[in-house]
Amino acid sequence: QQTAPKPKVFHLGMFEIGRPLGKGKFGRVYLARERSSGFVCALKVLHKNELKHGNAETQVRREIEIQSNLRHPNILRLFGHFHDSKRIFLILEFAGKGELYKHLRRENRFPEWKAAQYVSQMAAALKYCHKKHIIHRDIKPENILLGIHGEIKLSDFGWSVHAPSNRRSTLCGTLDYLPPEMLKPGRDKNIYSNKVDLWSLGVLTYEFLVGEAPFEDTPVMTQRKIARGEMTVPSFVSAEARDLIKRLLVLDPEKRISLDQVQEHPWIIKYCVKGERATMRESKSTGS
Ligand SMILES: Cc1cc(Cn2cc(-c3c(Cl)cnc4nc(-c5cn(C)nc5C)[nH]c34)cn2)no1
Repeated sequence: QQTAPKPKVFHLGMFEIGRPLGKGKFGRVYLARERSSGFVCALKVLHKNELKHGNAETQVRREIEIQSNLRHPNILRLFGHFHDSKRIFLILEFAGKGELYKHLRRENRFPEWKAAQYVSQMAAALKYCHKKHIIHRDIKPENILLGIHGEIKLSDFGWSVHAPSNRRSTLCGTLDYLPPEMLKPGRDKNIYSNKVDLWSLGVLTYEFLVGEAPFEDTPVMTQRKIARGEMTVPSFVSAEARDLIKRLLVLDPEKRISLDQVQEHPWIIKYCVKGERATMRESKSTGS
């Protein structure tokens, strides 16, 4: 007696819609429950005419194509999608602790142990993406959610592309996270690699620890500071954290440290790898 295969075709009537969870440029996200299974998810509702006006249809198509094929504990799942005459619906994993940037604004800045754990999980998520030749290209606190156990859930693959890429993109929103190679005009300078995510990880690490982005200024000044790699790290940031930031915010993409080196960096090891004693205790108790 075979169990019925899960339907790949979804429609709105299959869901009970709950409270709004947030809003974005082209729509809103609602808490939702799939009626037959009781499965709780987040339903992102995007309006077709707004996407058309915003030239964002390609972004949504890419978000669906890329995110639905990713399976990683630190990447928000996209389970499926459907549409009606006016709207596109994305069935997303519900992240129990919500948007990371709201936590960052509320706490102003994160303690080093918390920032290091987030950076380590981001490195794991990016390693997984890069192994599949996917560049996220829009790493920033607004695109990161937190799962029920406080774990990182990288989301919003609307700007992601398959590496290498020479896509010209009409970037909107903050310039703070843009690497120098994406700022340069001119044809050949637009060939960039997955190293762009390493630069953004450096900006993210800085913002976790300081509470503001390293090149934050007027748009013109921000671009100038990025192009020159001009930034100062406040004295309250530890020497190890400062060292990691400096090794990620390197103008030459090829000279930025790798994601493997991020995960082996002393600042990450200090806060993320269980101490020797803890590991010894664990092995004694489990006899492993
Ligand atoms: C359109 C649009 C809006 C947004 C930003 N956004 C993402 C969410 C969201 C998603 Cl996609 C998944 N799980 C979520 N869980 C929350 C949440 C949990 N708590 C306790 N509080 C909140 C809020 N939000 C989630 C909401 N808005 N991107 O595109």
